[in-house]
Amino acid sequence: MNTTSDVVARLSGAVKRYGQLTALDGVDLVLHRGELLAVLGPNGAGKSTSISLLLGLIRPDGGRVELFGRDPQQIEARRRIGVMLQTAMLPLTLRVGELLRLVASYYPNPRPLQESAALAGVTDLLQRPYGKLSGGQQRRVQFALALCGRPELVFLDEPTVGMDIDARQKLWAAMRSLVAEGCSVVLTTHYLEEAEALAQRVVVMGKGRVLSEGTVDALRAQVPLTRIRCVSDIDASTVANWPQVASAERDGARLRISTHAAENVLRRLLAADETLSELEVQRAGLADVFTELTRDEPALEQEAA
Ligand SMILES: Nc1ncnc2c1ncn2[C@@H]1O[C@H](COP(=O)(O)OP(=O)(O)OP(=O)(O)O)[C@@H](O)[C@H]1O
Repeated sequence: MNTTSDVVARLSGAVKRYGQLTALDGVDLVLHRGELLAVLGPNGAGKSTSISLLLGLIRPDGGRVELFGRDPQQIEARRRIGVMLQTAMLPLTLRVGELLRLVASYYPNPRPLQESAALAGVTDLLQRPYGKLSGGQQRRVQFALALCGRPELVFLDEPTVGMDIDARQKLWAAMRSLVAEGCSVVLTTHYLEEAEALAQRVVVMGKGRVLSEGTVDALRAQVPLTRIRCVSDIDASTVANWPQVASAERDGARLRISTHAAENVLRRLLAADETLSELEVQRAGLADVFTELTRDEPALEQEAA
């Protein structure tokens, strides 16, 4: 059970305006020790603005921002965090090892260089100038810089953009080991399966507000639909009229059914068609919840890992 003393970062009723535009419209967000919180939402939802407030890079127009119970601009709070933002302005001529040593020197109890490099998968790159690396390699170095100070809290703003599948899987593993060490992680991502795979808790934002918040399972439970697919000759419009069927449609030889009562519908399907084959049953994923929650918002990018 989380307690108040577990809280490492908090936004309370945070408001941020840019001229006429309200980027954040009263956002409450709490991060507990040792949890990975995924912040999801369409472009412009307010994810980066929330992170910038927590980092003290910008100030709120209303509400409160706390980092380890302090103002985020205080050095005592900043020393306990690591950051990987969407853009990094790093000196291109420095070698990766030099960069790591430099950033680690800002922290009171940094990780040994080799440990940071191994965690981020950049051991082979230590002698290379940062500016000569590929985009995906640079992202891995930025991740190494975020964790090299042994921070208690790491902010990762869309960290896996531009990474190939292998690099992404390694970064997921590294995030899991950070959390296993007791580190808290705030992750923004457009990859829903990333949040599904890693997050203890998810916050869904839209138009500067928190639309929903909870565990992945709790969010899924908000859309308690099961998807059934099978090869069958049964008429889709007939199935659509069965009780507890939300929708039924034909896709070539396949029937695709959404239902709130999978067991009842399955029994009826199997009884109605003895030749039914290739049966697949799957509960709704985070993507379905998303579609429901952000219906008025621009579509989210989805990608298979
Ligand atoms: N410095 C700024 N000046 C003016 N408007 C800004 C500024 N920073 C952000 N905004 C606006 O505030 C809103 C929220 O932006 P924010 O970057 O927080 O969204 P996001 O959820 O991180 O989006 P994305 O997924 O595209 O990164 C957007 O409408 C954006 O255009």
